[in-house]
Formats: sequence, C-alpha cells, structure tokens
Amino acid sequence: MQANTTNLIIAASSIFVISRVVKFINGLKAVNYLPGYRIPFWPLCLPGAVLPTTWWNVGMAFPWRRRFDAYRQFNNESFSIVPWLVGPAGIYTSNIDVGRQVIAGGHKTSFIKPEEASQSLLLWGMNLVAAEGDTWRKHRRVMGPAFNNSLYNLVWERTLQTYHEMVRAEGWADKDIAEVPAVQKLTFKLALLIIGHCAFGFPFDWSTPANLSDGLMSVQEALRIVADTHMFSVIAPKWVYKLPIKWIQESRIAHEQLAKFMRDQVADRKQALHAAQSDKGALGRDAFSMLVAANESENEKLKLSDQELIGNVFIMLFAGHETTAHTLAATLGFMGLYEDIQEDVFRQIVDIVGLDRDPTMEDYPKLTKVTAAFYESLRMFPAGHLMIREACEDTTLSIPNPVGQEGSETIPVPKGTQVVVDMVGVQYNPRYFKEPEKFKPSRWEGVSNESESFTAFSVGPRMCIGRKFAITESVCWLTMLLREWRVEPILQPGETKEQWQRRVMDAKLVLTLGVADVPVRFVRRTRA
Ligand code: HEM
Repeated sequence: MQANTTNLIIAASSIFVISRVVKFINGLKAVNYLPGYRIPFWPLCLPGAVLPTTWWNVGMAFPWRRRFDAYRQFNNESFSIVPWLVGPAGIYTSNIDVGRQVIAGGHKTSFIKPEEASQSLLLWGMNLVAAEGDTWRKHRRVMGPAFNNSLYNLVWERTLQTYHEMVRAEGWADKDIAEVPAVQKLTFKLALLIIGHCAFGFPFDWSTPANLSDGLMSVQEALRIVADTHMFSVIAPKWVYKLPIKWIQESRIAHEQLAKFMRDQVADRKQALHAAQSDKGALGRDAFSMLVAANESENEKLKLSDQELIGNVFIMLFAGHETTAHTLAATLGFMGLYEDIQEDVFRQIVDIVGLDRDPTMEDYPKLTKVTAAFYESLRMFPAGHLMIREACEDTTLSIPNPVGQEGSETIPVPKGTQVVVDMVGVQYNPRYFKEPEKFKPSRWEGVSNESESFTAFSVGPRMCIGRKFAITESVCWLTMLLREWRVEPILQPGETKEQWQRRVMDAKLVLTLGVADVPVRFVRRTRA
C-alpha cells in the first residue's frame, strides 16, 4: 500500500517536472531564444506579481526598480522573460518602434490586450480601455466626439474655479505658509472634481465632507475608497464582503453608494435626453450625454448596453483622475527640488499672464515652461507604465539592433506570446533621452503639444483619448499655483534635498504608476 502511494507520488512528480521542462523549452522557442530572465514566475500574474523584486523573481515593480540596468544587462532594448513554473513566456521592450507594432490596434493587428490583463479594468463593464476590435471601434466612435475644444475650454474654466475654491476651502486665503504632508491629497481631489464635472456634469465640489449630515458617505469619498480598494475588489470573492472588517465594510458601502449614484445619474440623463428629443432642444455634448445617447440608440453600430455605459463612466473617472493626479504630485515634488527651474517657470508665468488676472486659453500655448515641467515629470513617472499585448495569431516582430548597430532582426512570435511595452523603459531609454535619469524640462521646449515624440500617452490610434484634457487641466492649475506660491520640500530633521529625493521621489505602483506621498510646503510669494 505504502509502496503504491510512493510510486504514485514519484509518478506525479515526474509528470510535473517533465511538464515544466517542456513548458520552459516551448517558452524559449516562443521568444526565439531572445536573451533575458529565466525565472519561476511571469511578473504579471500570481504569485510573481506580488512577490518582491529579487534575484530569483523579477516581480511587477522590476521595470521601475531596475530602470537603469535591466536593458543594459542584456545589451538590447528588448529582452525575454521565460518562466519555468507559472505564466506565459514574453518579451519586454523599451523600444517604441517595437511598441508601435503591438499597441496600434486596428482590424489588421496580430496583437490584442490579453483577457487576464484587462480583468482589472472590467469590474464595472466593458469599456474603451479594455475593448478590442469592432467593440473598441464602437466605443471610440461614441466617446471620440466628446473630446473637443469646447470640452478643453470647460476644463480650463472649471480648473480656475476649482483653484479659487481650493484656496478658500483649505483656509489658505489668509496664510503665508501652507504645509501639506502628502500633496496627493490636493491633486487627487482636483483631478476627480475636474473629470467628474467636465466629462459627466457630476455635482462634485472641494468642500464636500467625507460623510454627509444624513450619515451617508459622499460620492467623492465612495469613489476614493473604490479606487483605493480596486485591486482587492478584482480578486476578492463575494463572501469576503460579509467579513466584519472595517475597511472591507467601507469598501462594500462605497460600491453600493456608487452603484446607486450611477443609476440615479443615468436615469436623470435619460430623462433629459427624452425631454431634449421631444422639445427638439439640445442635450449636452459631454462624454456622459454621448454615452447615454448611445445606450438609447437604435443604431447597432453605436448602441452601448447598460453595462458598457457604466463601464465607460467608471473607466473615464479612474483613467482620467489617477494618472493626472500622480503626475501633478510628481511635478510639484520636482519643483520643490529644483528651485532654479521653478523660478524659471514662475518668471514665464508672470511674463505671459502677469500677477493680477487669471490665465486664459489664449495663454495656454505660450506657457511652454509649465507644460515642459509637466511633461518631464510624466516622463520620469509614466503613469500608464505597462502596455500589455498578446499575439492572437502566429506573427513576427521586427526588433531593432542595439544602439550603434544598424538594422533590425525579424523574429517569429507564436500565438499566445505576450509582448509588454515597458513605458518606464521607453522613458529612460538613452536612445531617446540623453541623461534620462536627470530632470530636464528644457528637453520639451519647442516640442508641440501634439508631438508623437512625447510617448507617455502612448502612440498611434489607441493613444490616450484624454491627453489634451490632462495637459489643459494641469497647465492651468500649475500656472495658478506656482504664480502665487513657492513650493519647498518638507525635509526631515537633518535631511538634505538629495536624501529627500531618494526617500520621496520613488514609485508607488498600483493600477497606475505614481510617486510616493510628496510632503511639500507652499510659501506665499511676496510682490516686489
Ligand atoms: C497624465 C495623464 C494620463 C496619462 C499618463 C495617460 C496614459 C494613457 C496611456 C499610456 C494609454 C494607453 C493604454 C494602453 O494602450 O494600454 C491611455 C489610454 C486611455 N486613456 Fe489615458 N492617460 C492620462 C489621462 C487620461 C484622462 C484625463 C482620460 C479621460 C479623460 C484618459 C482616458 C483614457 C482612455 C479612455 C484610454 C483608452 C483609449 C483607447 O484605447 O482608445 N486618460 N492613457
């Protein structure tokens, strides 16, 4: 009996070992033996993703942790990862031309977003970010028209208004110094208010407390909690929400509160749509109106289901606020570190706008130094840090030879192989940026707002739809803030700026890549 059990264990272990060896050999073939890491786990699935970056596990955070040496180690802008235990084999690339071959989308593409990678984006329903093929085209056709100049004018106006509201509500009007232990507290609030108001007409404002007088959680607070617990919600089974643990219960209440808010908003907007149709009046052309109209549409090419409508509202709220808020926090951190650059930005603001009036949309293209500071901060902390694609058929990739060598090598890529465009790698690639480790906004001066040389919003047809939205909002808010206040880092006792930079200007990785909490002091500028 015991001998039988032992034989069974030996047989099962042998089958397992052989299956892993076969998997590993197939993995090596799939990446055409491109040099790279040979490790137990693929970094984007469990358990590799949650384990720290060490010599035997690269982990989710390795593009950031090894941003200066990962590609140098293999003397190539692309390398492979072949796990022998768990996960698919794949290629990481820091070359944007390799990126273009996989991220462009379109009906002829051989690469799509893999289902597992999109799972975290599908919690509320299919949406523009996760969709592929004809579904993506339909979603883009519905949303595209909402991103126009009247939206950007509205973003500018609303950002000005929100800046004034912030100064009042934070009690800064009579202060000469305001200390903020984590500047994200301001930037997240700003970005959520602007996307909520401008794209959806939601009644958010700066002063709404987390809990309302009737004891209910505010929608803004519910959104914050849902965003913070997003990854947990993706993996947690339903029964977990019955556990009497405070933050889990808060997360449950936040989800319920938001679902009710969305249902009410959709019902109101549908009523407005019907009223506009019967009165031959005009319904707003904001993103929400476009989505509701598509939900009610009889045209199959434009029709969105209820789930797709809600899925898009959530993805826009999240994609449209986390990324911008992280980048603004990084920009203020860098402004605090580099006084001379901050003074340069300040002088340009005063030259163009002066000290007394609010900036206008006509000033926007002239505020090149504010824009450049924002771009450079986004280059150093690219919020959309990974673009994950999978070959949906046997295909090929053309991989340029290392810098200094002409030509490229075309390699076969079998169906199922993942190709990851590592945005940190792209933004720190010396082929594109001299001294990539240095904060140098001057590299963006003279580069047009639409230029493809700025790749952090992605490139090609699936480039970020909110690029101009994010830049307009950020330039407007930074112009107001930096004209009135000088930013300084809050140092710990005995700490130098260099030590502050190492402690604070480090990446925090959740769904997007951001900077750790940035503690800054705003010192009111005195007028000469
Ligand atoms: C600093 C701010 C932002 C950054 C760095 C950023 C970055 C990106 C990147 C890299 C992608 C491509 C993702 C991929 O292909 O896998 C993307 C797509 C997208 N972004 Fe943004 N984004 C920002 C702000 C915004 C804003 C403000 C909105 C909404 C108002 C938005 C909505 C979207 C949407 C809907 C897509 C999917 C587009 C498509 O596939 O057709 N983003 N973004």
